[in-house]
Amino acid sequence: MKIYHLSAECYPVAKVGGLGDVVGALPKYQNLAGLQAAVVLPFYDRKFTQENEFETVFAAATLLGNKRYFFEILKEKTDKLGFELYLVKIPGLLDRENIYSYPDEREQFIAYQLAFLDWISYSQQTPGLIHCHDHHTGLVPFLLYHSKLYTRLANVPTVFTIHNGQYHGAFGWDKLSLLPEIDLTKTGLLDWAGGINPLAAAVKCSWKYTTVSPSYLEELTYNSNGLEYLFYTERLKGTGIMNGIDTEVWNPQTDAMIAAKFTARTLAKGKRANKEVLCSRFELNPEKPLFTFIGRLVVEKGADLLARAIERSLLENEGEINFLVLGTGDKETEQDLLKLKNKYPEHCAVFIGYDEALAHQIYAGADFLLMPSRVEPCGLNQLYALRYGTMPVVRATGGLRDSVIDFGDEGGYGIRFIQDNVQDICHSVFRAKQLYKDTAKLQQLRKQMMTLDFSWARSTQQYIDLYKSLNPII
Ligand SMILES: Nc1ncnc2c1ncn2[C@@H]1O[C@H](COP(=O)(O)OP(=O)(O)O[C@H]2O[C@H](CO)[C@@H](O)[C@H](O)[C@H]2O)[C@@H](O)[C@H]1O
Repeated sequence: MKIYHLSAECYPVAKVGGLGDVVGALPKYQNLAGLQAAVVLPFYDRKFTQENEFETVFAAATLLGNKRYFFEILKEKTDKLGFELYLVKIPGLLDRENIYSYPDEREQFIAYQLAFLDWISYSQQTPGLIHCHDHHTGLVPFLLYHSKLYTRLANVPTVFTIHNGQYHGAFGWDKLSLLPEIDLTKTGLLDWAGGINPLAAAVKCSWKYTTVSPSYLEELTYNSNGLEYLFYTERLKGTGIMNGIDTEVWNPQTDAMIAAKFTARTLAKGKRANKEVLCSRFELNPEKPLFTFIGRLVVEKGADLLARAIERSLLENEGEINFLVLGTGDKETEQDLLKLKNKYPEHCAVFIGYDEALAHQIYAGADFLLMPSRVEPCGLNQLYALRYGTMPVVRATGGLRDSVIDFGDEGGYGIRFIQDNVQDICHSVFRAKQLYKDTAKLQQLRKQMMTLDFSWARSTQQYIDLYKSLNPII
């Protein structure tokens, strides 16, 4: 029976962050394990959609408030991603380039969810399960069970995965008219703090919800941007399943995006060659330990601490270390980092923007990857870093706590710190610099990191077990 994954992102079609990585990989590994998983995304006018062939498998019109929208469901013809990929195209609403941040984003995501439900309903399909990811898809469980339009589908199980509990996609009750006819005695299921809250609605209405690491399940009960009480009361419905990584995309032995391919056996030579290419591009001295940060420059990731932590570390270590930052996000943080780059050009390089190939080259060429996250539901960067023999230096929170053991502890291979402050980051940078001097020890730890298994195999089975507990004939 078919399982539909609904998400705003899916690599390589459309990715802004880790959500895209997960939805681009999990269905592929589920299919290898014998399921029939497909992905349904909004249509974006991007490289992947321009360069690949699609066929229209369904077309109809849907109502959004009092506006009628024509929509099409397009299917990628070859299934080359390892799963069936469907795109919801709505001229004038879902036919643009960017994934987020349009002023009518609410309308876009509501229309996407309604078009999906209309398609499934009118084409008389009965999926084995619908798996929704993050708030952009959070109204589906409510609509499935409490709108008269979809009563035929009311027994289809839904699973909702929270990749980021800080964003809820909430909007005012004045937009209720955008939804189709619903059971008005059930509006409390949509409500949180006086508004329509898709994340809260999904937690309440889905049959099960999951978080992307076990620690994050617990953390949501005391840090979820206002939904703490909800997560506390619904906690028995939740399961924490650690993300995996797509070892076909993230493999230093075959990665076409890095300058020199390598394995755990050829690690020293490979890392050196990649570091030289990286340092030469950013005019940094490859003899010095290279610390990097890759990610969205937002408070959640501790990016606002970076500029101060880098400057203080440079001063404390008298220029014995180098930093390279790749990211985009809060404008003030971007400016602070660019100022730093101008002040310390020999020790600090900053690339503001999104560059997938550069990210791969950094994982391959850097010595240490900094993740001072305040909130980290799972974190994929540290898992990629480990696979490329780059030591993660992380704040022990969420998935970082579940995946990185400090090298000072038994079996450890990374660096952990507790507080989200400049002092703790600097102390960890100092520990890393000291470790860098012990070449033999670092080499041994790097080999250990590269042999760790964070592939999807284990997590895929946990999802399958969860699905089967809801629908045994999947
Ligand atoms: N400027 C840039 N250029 C190139 N590549 C860039 C980039 N900025 C980020 N990336 C890439 O985007 C991905 C980021 O993934 P994360 O899991 O760390 O974060 P994100 O917060 O987006 O995801 C949320 O969902 C995921 C998936 O569940 C959780 O792991 C995570 O904790 C949660 O916050 C990585 O592949 C990284 O290399």
